[in-house]
Amino acid sequence: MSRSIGGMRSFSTAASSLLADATAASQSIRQPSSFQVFRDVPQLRQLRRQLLQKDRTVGFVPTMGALHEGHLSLIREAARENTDIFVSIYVNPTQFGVTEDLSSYPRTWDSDVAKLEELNKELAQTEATAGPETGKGRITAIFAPTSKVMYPGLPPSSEIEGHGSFVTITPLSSKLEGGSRPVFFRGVATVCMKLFNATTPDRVYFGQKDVQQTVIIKRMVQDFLVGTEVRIVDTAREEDGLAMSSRNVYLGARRRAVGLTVYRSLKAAADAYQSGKTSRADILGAAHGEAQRVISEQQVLSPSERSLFQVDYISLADPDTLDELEIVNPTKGGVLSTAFKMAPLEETKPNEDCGLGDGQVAVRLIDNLILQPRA
Ligand SMILES: Nc1ncnc2c1ncn2[C@@H]1O[C@H](COP(=O)(O)OP(=O)(O)OP(=O)(O)O)[C@@H](O)[C@H]1O
Ligand SMILES: CC(C)(CO)[C@@H](O)C(=O)[O-]
Ligand code: BAL
Repeated sequence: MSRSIGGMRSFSTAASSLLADATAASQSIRQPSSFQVFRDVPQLRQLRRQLLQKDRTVGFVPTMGALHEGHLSLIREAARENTDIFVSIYVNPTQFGVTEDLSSYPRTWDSDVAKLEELNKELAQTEATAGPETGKGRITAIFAPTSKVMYPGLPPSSEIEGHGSFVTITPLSSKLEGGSRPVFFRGVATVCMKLFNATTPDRVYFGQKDVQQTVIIKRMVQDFLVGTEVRIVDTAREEDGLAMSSRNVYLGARRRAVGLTVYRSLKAAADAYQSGKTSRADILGAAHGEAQRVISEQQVLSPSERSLFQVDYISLADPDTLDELEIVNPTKGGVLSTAFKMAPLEETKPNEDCGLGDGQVAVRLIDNLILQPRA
């Protein structure tokens, strides 16, 4: 397992992406036994053609690796509906801005492969004990391309004005996460279009955790007549409610505990809606109140005890357009979403669990809750 951490976040994106590929190439590629690993497109297409001829169906799960239960839940859902599952593992440089955490993004190839092999065993076991209707699918292929494969024309650019062939979905891409990460959804839409073209899946699976991504992918598939169905799978959470996320490994115990405020703030807002409130002021007021309470609590602690964070946004938006709502129409509902920036720890204590990167990597946490329509 090889991870590069911290300290290199101002690398140009092209350089970072070469670094990422070099890191991947230098990893001892553990040979899986129950699926094939593809680094390039032609061989993957050959497999896809064979599956098509046999009337098999492909469910595709795109990921950036560092797999956790959230990713596995997408694959389980894909296994219920398809005979074959393709999983991509590719840390896409064009969705990271030039000052973002591309170089420190966790890369855990060996443990990813081990988790996928275990999952294939679990899927076989489930089918054997509970019958084929519970899911007949297996992971057949991992697509782990290099950036040269994914961006054959030009080195990938993460500059806002950078050249390249991009898919842009406006105005959805500039809202919420797009406000703080201006190239993010251009990169996501572009890489997903490429991945969909390489895998031509019957169905694609995305996590609810990244709600804006789900809205943008659905719009892209609709607007570009992409022949696949988009499935959204519920957010997998830790027992206390924290949304699982690859970046959580950087939190450590102190920031992990305070980071739960992301979920608690959303929950306070959702509770306000459940209790009959429909105005933005009432619903978001509850979320901001909870976040501010914890900020104030932390500020009075000493630097070796506290964990500071900033609320980037808390949004109450229309589920389809992501336009901000002043009032929730109870027959339509809405989406509550937020992003917090967990600051690096100012001072650490001896033997403290500070997470990967020793508490020095800033961590962006996002989460959302759906306000369901009320009957
Ligand atoms: N907790 C989760 N529950 C359900 N799906 C998830 C969860 N976390 C991630 N996913 C989904 O897995 C897919 C791949 O996501 P990705 O590899 O970026 O992982 P991540 O945990 O979202 O990482 P990050 O730390 O970048 O947010 C996306 O569709 C994403 O929405
Ligand atoms: C969809 C995705 C794999 C594209 O790189 C990424 O944005 C993610 O993991 O959510
Ligand atoms: N799942 C989101 C990927 C990213 O933050 O780049």
